[in-house]
Amino acid sequence: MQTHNSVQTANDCQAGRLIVLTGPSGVGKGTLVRSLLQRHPQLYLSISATTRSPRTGEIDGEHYYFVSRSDFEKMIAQDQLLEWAEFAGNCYGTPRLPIEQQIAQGKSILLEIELEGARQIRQSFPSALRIFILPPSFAELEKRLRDRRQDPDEAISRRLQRARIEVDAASEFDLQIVNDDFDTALQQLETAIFG
Ligand SMILES: Nc1nc2c(ncn2[C@@H]2O[C@H](COP(=O)(O)OP(=O)(O)O)[C@@H](O)[C@H]2O)c(=O)[nH]1
Ligand SMILES: Nc1ncnc2c1ncn2[C@@H]1O[C@H](COP(=O)(O)OP(=O)(O)O)[C@@H](O)[C@H]1O
Repeated sequence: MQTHNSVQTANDCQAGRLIVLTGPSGVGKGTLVRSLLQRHPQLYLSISATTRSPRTGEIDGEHYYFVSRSDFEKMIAQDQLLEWAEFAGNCYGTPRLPIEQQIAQGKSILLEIELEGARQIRQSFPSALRIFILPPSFAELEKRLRDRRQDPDEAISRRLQRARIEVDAASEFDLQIVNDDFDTALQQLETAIFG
């Protein structure tokens, strides 16, 4: 039986949960996801493909699959991506096969993706739990992006512009969590996922 927040593939009767985390760049999604995975190793984090260049310390196949634009276009043409979107000048997408495999095994899967991708997931997996992470303020968001020291100024500006649009769409999501105090936000996330 399909219950709320569970998903089923056509050829398997076991249900796995798809959990989508969205929120502006720099809000703390990645940090929240890392803590969540440490505390709940049974969760499966989808590794996205991207045309963005690796940041210092990012490892291919661990943080992202770093691919060329032509390889990304091939993945789209071959229907290998469950969803994809362009964000701040680069393409990002969720490889379909691992998601279908994990769902078939009844695993809960985390997708950390931007707004357009989350909208696509609402169409393809209406029962997914979709959570929006909000910053306490835009000033704090900008501070986090700058203090992270991972992106050039131009990339930070694009992310901040996009942040306004994303935050405006927060009410489309099942749940909104403000990442002000980190531990409180993490606890709210755990309650949303595990009850
Ligand atoms: N639609 C979509 N968005 C993604 C995917 N992977 C990552 N993103 C989003 O792309 C945006 C930019 O990611 P990134 O360049 O790693 O910057 P960061 O999130 O600020 O660290 C973030 O909002 C991510 O959540 C994906 O597979 N699909
Ligand atoms: N609750 C919080 N309070 C203060 N700083 C935070 C908080 N959550 C995350 N950060 C910091 O903000 C920066 C951006 O977080 P990150 O997880 O990279 O964001 P995202 O994945 O959403 O782009 C990081 O330097 C992180 O340590």
